[in-house]
This record gives sequence, structure tokens and C-alpha cells, in this order.
Amino acid sequence: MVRNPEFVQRIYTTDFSYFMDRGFDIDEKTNPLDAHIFLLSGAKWRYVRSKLSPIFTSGKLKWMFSGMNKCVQSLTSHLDKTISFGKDVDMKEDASGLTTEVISSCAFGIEAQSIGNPDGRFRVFAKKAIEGNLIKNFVRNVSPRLFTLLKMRSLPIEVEKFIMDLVAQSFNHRLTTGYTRNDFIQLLLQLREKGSVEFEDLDEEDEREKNSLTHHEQDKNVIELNDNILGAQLFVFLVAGYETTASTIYHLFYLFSKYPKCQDKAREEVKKALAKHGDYTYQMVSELPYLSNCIDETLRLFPPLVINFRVCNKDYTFPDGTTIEKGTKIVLPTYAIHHDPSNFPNPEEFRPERFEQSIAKGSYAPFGDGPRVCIGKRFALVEIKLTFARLLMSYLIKPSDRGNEVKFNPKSFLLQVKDGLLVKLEKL
Ligand code: HEM
Repeated sequence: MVRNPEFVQRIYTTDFSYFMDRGFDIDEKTNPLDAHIFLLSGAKWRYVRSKLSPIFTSGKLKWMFSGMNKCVQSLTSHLDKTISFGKDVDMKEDASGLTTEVISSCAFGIEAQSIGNPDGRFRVFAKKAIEGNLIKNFVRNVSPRLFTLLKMRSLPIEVEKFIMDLVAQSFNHRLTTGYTRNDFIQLLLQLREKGSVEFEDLDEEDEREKNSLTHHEQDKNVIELNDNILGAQLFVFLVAGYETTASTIYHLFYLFSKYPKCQDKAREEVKKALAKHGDYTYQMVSELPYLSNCIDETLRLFPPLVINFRVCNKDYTFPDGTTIEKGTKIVLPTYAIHHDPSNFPNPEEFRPERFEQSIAKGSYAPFGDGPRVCIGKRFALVEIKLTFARLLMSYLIKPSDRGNEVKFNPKSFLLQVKDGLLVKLEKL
């Protein structure tokens, strides 16, 4: 386990070439949906990541923004209905409904009606896809080889079939009818047909990602971008994207209910931005620095991935002389690093102002860092900002009279509350 921020930074960025992989073994025949960038290693990972990077640039996010906006509007209608019955709102349930709807719409091109509908088909399959099986997860983490040798299945068969059928039908429908939509399926089809998606309308972060990955000519064709591989990427956007984003949204609802001054300050900022831009646009949500700090602080207190992994692929010596051997699995304890008082004084306090100063490298990594940083980071941040921009203008967030203490689900590999998370919303 490595928790010294300087060493963490070396693993994520400076000496990334030693720590590129997470150390999973993939058997694509037994588990075709496993061939996605979270699990892939080495040249295969680098090649697929470089092909997917253009899909997550700011230009493409702007393109998908109106789809996200529609989903957040549906959430507002649903919340209006709930509070009109005098009920408190279970933000765990409603945030999960929202983020599933956003992913089903932006990734799969499907309006799945997941908001306020926990039994909707898409929600049920999404939940099943991330539900852990303790024994399976243990074997996979401790001995990835054994997992492959035993031909263990990573997903329930019905989930695999649901996703693969969905991808095949969507590709077919678009190709035969010429139907287009601003979503990931469209971009992956472009990738399949033309071999690449153009990098366009790049900002600084896009440039960094582009430069870190495009100079590996030798990786070309290490893996064929067929429908199975593309389907696996859509699948990982769903599993990596929906519960992580929902967890951040409901934890910030909880924090705003406990810290009304921070809530008011964020609302004032949104009001001014709305007056300046006239509507909820991509540009408008990009100009909310205080709300951004609130989100960063939420991710510090409640990082959805409490630990991260890397495997060392060549013997490596840290500056203090500690040497680790090739093949050593490294745990990066994100939650512990974020709650260490030597990194963040009074770590249990919600203090968004911390992020007005620059944060020491290696001490804050809710999305990981370096060339293997979360590819959906900006997608998630835009979605969360847009959600709060709209909802702060509609509701006052208060603690529920029935209490809303956070109790974590010990069975989940994500930081997830165990039961619901109630808040009281008052219409403004
Ligand atoms: C608040 C929301 C999210 C959090 C906190 C989060 C966190 C993370 C973390 C910690 C990693 C590991 C990075 C590393 O090892 O350096 C990761 C990887 C990844 N995330 Fe996210 N994530 C979020 C949302 C999303 C979304 C919305 C998507 C897709 C639409 C997504 C897709 C991925 C993928 C595909 C990877 C694997 C990247 C690779 O290995 O190249 N994530 N995420």
C-alpha cells in the first residue's frame, strides 16, 4: 500500500511507464464484455484508450449537453411530483435514476425512463451489472490467473446478453435507417467505419490527453475494433459512470442540507451565471467556480472509488530506496489519503474553500491521475454541475425530519450508502 503523496504521484504520473496496468487477466471468450479499457493492459489498453479519447473531449461534451439537460429536466419534474405529495426525497434513489438515464441516453441512445422508476429494465440491469459477488471479486483480485483458469463469469449471463443485444440492435438500426443522434454509439460507429474519431475543438486538458497517447505507432492493430470490443466500451461507460456519479450527487445533497451557508453561496453563484448567460448552457456550467469547489470537496470526503490499484511491470525503486519487484500489486488508498490530516487539516469538515488554493500533488485523486485517469471525469463533472445548477434554482435543500445519517454499504466496492439518503426539498 502506498499513501505518501510524493510516491503516489510517481505511480500515477512521473513513473507511469512502470505502473500502467491494474493487473487483471482477461479471457474474452468466456467474458466478452471484459475487453474494456478499465481491465485491458499494456499495448491493448494504450491503443483502445487513444481511440476513445476524442470521444470525451470538450467539443463532444458540448455536443451531448442537450441530452443531459433533458434528463435533468425530467428529474426536476419527478421531484416536483414527489414533494407535491409532502414526501421527503430519497436522493440515493433519484440520483441513481438520473445518472442511469444520462448514460442510457448519452451512451446507448435510449430514453429508458429510469427516473422515478427503480424497476425499469435498464435500471435493473445496470444494478445487476455492478452488484458484487464477494467470492468472485476476491478471486479476481487476489489471483486473476485463477479467475481465468476456472473460466469464472464476471457478469450474470442475462446482463451480458442484454448489453450485447442492445449494442447489436443499436448499431444495426443506425446503419440500416441512417438515424443519427449525439451520443457515444454514434461516435463508436464512426470509429468502426472510419477507424478514428477526430480530435476537434480542443482545450488544454484535451491537448494533454492527446499528447500522452498518440505517439505509440507500434500499438496499431494490437486489437481489432469489432462490435464486441466496442460493446465492451459502452458497457464500461455504464458501469463506471452511473453509480460513481450518483454517489457524488447524493453526497453533495446531503452536505448542502447540513451546510446551508455553502448551499446559499452556490445558489447565488448560479443565479449570477444564469443572469449572464440567459440559460443552462455548457459555457454557463463551466463558469461556476464555487460549485466546482463544493463538488471537489464532496469527492474528497466521499470518493466513490475508495481505493485504486496498479501493478508494477518492472522492478522499481522509490527515492527512499524501497524496491518493489515486477508483478507487485499496489493499493492506493484514496479515501485514507483524502482523510489524512497532514494532507487536509480538519479532514472531516466540509470546507469547499480548501480548493481555492492549489492542492499538493498526490494527495487528491478521486478520479485517479496521469495517463490512466478516469476518461469520463469531465463528462461526470459537467453532469453534476448541471444537476446542481438546475436544482439549486428550484429547491431549498434541508435535512429530513426523519434523519439522514450516512451509513455505508459494507458489501459494495464503491462508496455507496446502505439504505436511502433522505433530504427535504422546498420549492423556491
Ligand atoms: C464522479 C464520477 C466518477 C468517479 C469518481 C470516477 C472515478 C474513477 C477512477 C478513480 C478511475 C481509475 C483511474 C486511475 O486508475 O487513475 C476511473 C476510471 C475510469 N472511469 Fe471513471 N469515475 C467517474 C465517472 C465516470 C464516467 C461518467 C465514466 C464514463 C462515461 C467513467 C469511465 C471510466 C473508465 C472507462 C475508466 C477506466 C479508464 C482507463 O483505465 O483508461 N467514469 N474512474
